[in-house]
Amino acid sequence: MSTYDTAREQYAALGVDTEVALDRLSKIPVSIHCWQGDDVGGFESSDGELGSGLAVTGNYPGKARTPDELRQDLEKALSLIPGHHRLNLHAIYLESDTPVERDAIETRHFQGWIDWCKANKLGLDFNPSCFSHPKADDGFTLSSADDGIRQFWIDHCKASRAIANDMGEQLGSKAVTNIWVPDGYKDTPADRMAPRQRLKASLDEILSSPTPHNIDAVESKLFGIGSEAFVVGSHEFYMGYAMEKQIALCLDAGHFHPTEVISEKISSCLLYVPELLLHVSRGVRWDSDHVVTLNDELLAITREIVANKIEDRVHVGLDFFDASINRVAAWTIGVRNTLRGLLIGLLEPTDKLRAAELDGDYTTRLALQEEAKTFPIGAVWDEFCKRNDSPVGPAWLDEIGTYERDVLSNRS
Ligand SMILES: C[C@H](O)[C@H](O)[C@@H](O)C(=O)CO
Ligand SMILES: [Mn+2]
Repeated sequence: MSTYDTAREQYAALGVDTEVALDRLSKIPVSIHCWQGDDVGGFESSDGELGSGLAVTGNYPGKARTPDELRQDLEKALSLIPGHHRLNLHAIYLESDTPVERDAIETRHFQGWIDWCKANKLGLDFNPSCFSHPKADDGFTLSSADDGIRQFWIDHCKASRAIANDMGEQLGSKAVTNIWVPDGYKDTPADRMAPRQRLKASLDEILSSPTPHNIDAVESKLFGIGSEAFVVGSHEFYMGYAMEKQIALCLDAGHFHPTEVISEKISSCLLYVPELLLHVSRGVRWDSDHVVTLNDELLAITREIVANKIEDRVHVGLDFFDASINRVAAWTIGVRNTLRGLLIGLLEPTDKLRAAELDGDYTTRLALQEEAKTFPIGAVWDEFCKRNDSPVGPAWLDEIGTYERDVLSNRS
């Protein structure tokens, strides 16, 4: 009898069908963020200076310098990650021989990515890039008091939505377009209302045209570097906006107060907005973007999705960037952990826990929650990897070592 068969029997005794869990897991895509591969640099110019309150620390060798290198690295990561997933692309990852201003981007600048996604059976999500640009240097984009600057970013976001719509149409799978802007003040504002009125008006203009192959999402943030005192796009702002417009709300795990968790927000938000986009990340002190580990909050997030059977309304995306470790390994660790978290949720005896809860039998609820933690989760995860032709256990790390030696170390 294989270790998986033994595990299957143990779970069956708990009322959990591991085959159902494996089948459901295979249908949940994770949107893999391109920006872990090159420290959010993009391909607009060779310097690709990061700004607008975003920061990447570390200097690990082998960063992707071109779209082809980034795709090569993504292919390596995807070969180490079980399941069928999506790519999440920022607008600064365009391909063009000549400079293209952000308000002039077109689908043709992303056709290489679309074709690559088609060839690799990946869905594609998109983001306007309202940061790291001279017109974002004074800290404001869509809420700028300068009409010219505000219009520039409105036009960039409009162009991004149209491109995402084409991506969704070409790939036969709706693209999620997420709008995040860094707008805010380092110190106490004299006027909190006017920037929010301007951001609302800008968003209204951006979202005014129909995009049937695109899903709109908006992302809040508590603070950024240089916007410590005030962020225009706060949680309340976007929660209200997403409710009013009935669009998706993006919850980034690193964008809230340190003791506030997005796992707790999912069930409430979904009573009022049709869909959620998650930016699965890990906040550590001031940084919101550490590589996702299999910690309590990841388990709580993934458990909420599968226990409530809301995987069709929750788009799972990743958002971290670490330049101090091998970047292909960072993707692999983060996506494998997210999938592992989802699987652990799927292996929970949810029906039994909920029945105990309704009976007021909190003893059974707590006892089963704790017993489930040491059930043979690893055997079921290994089976998922095997069935998806993905490395079992830490074997993938050897492949990273070979890739680093043969490919990454040749990049100067
Ligand atoms: C690249 C950024 O991380 C991303 O656009 C945004 O989602 C964010 O989280 C900014 O802090
Ligand atoms: Mn984010």
